[in-house]
Amino acid sequence: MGKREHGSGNTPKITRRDGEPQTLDPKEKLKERVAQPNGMELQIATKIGPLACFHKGRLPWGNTTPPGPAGNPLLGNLLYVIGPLRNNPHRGLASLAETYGPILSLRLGLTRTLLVVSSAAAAHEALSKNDGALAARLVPDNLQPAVEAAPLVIGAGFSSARGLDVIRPILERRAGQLAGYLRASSGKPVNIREAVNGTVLNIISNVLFSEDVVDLSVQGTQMFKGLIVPVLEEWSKPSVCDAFPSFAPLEHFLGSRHRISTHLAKLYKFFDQGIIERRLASSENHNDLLDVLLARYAASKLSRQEITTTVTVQWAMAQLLRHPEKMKKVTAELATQLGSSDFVMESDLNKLPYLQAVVKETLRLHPAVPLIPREVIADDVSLGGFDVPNGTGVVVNLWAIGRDKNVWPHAEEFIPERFLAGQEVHTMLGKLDFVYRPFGAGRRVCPGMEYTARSVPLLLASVLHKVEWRLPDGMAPEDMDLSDRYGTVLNLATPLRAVPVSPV
Ligand code: HEM
Repeated sequence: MGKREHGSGNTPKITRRDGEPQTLDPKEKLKERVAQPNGMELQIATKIGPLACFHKGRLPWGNTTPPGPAGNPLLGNLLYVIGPLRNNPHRGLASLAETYGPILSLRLGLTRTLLVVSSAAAAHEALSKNDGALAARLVPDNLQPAVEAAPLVIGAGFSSARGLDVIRPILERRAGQLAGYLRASSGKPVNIREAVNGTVLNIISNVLFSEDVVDLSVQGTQMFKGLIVPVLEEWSKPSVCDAFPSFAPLEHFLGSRHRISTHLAKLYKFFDQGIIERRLASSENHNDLLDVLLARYAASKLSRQEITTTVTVQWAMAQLLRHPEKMKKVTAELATQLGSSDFVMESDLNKLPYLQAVVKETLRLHPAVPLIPREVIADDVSLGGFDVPNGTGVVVNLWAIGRDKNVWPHAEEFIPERFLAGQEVHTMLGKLDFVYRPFGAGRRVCPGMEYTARSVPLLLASVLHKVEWRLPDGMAPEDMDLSDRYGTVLNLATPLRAVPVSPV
């Protein structure tokens, strides 16, 4: 079977195994696909073409449908999406892209079509050239209650320069608290995710309502965590309404929408009774966001900040423990630059280029948000030479782009050095430009980017400075399990445990 590469215009190039490139017009392209091993299925899909292409009452694709696996006449690729693709969709979509090319299509039921974008060039076209046309977030049915309940009020607090200045002392104090906790735990195995997560939650809760919600010394027993985890788990599951919107009323009463609303109600009660009522009863001015915002809106945005920061610190630690020579480099840099000072300050970060490179390389290999879901909201949009109708879902696979072998030398390896200034070649293209976009791009780019650029290096430095880390039970670095699991964010499948040892 040939590997497809999309060129410009409506004439995708197909490179065969024998290396002969060939340019086909769309009709020829279709015949070529029918001749492939899965041609039988494709012929069926082609025969029911008008039905398969039915999208919001239109027949949009004509003969230029981007390639993709043929599916069931009624369900399209739905069974595939809620079956094999349900677990780790970033990997499943990346391997589909190896067969069908950097722009492929999946049909969900009768009414939805999803384009999957898996190369830097195609992502540039989608998120930069077509920024306005793809500015809508494709919201899975499960997330509707949260989106309805939570306007993007928190983004402003965490992305404006003034907001970040207010956050700095809180960030530094909590990072120092984390360092103190780790040093006090010397010799005992620590669940790194829980420790970092507790710290991040306390940073956010202090910004919002000047209170800690997590006691770092009591791992795994926090009430707040118990409330938020079920919401996140339910959010990450696909809903049948994504493909069949007419099932929505049933879902409201019996399905995941109902379960999410129940969990959110408990979370809001925690805020209403635990935080807001106490606040209302006191006449004190706390000078925090709760003084100006309704915590009800804030609650559902907490999750994203907490988990993206935590998983990134956790992945960085995992990679450093897996590569002791890189760990030595980063701790040596900390020792040289910070000397005897006990705690890391935000102003120290620009003296730590290797640590910053570790964070960048971590986000390349393990982007916390590996898939960007957008929706086309304009007519006359084209991607890779395919006309893309209004209403089409577009998923950009950042994970696949970060590991593109045509762009990154030794793409699967952890090499922070590629991000150091003065290195000749960052990528095979010689420049980073669109090949490195762990925060997305365009008008929907992540508003937490600036906050992350400060908080993740600061927390990582606080975890590493003056602490030597060992793997538990004499485990060898090469025996570590670095496989991932995509729920709400891209997480380690096996929680990372390591032993901090404070130097005497
Ligand atoms: C490691 C850290 C993080 C990563 C890798 C990350 C990544 C992303 C990505 C890829 C998107 C989609 C962008 C697009 O569609 O082009 C996004 C959106 C978003 N992020 Fe982040 N993020 C991180 C941290 C944060 C933090 C700390 C916050 C809050 C302070 C945050 C708040 C948001 C919000 C509200 C959106 C939706 C923006 C919109 O739809 O307009 N993120 N993030």
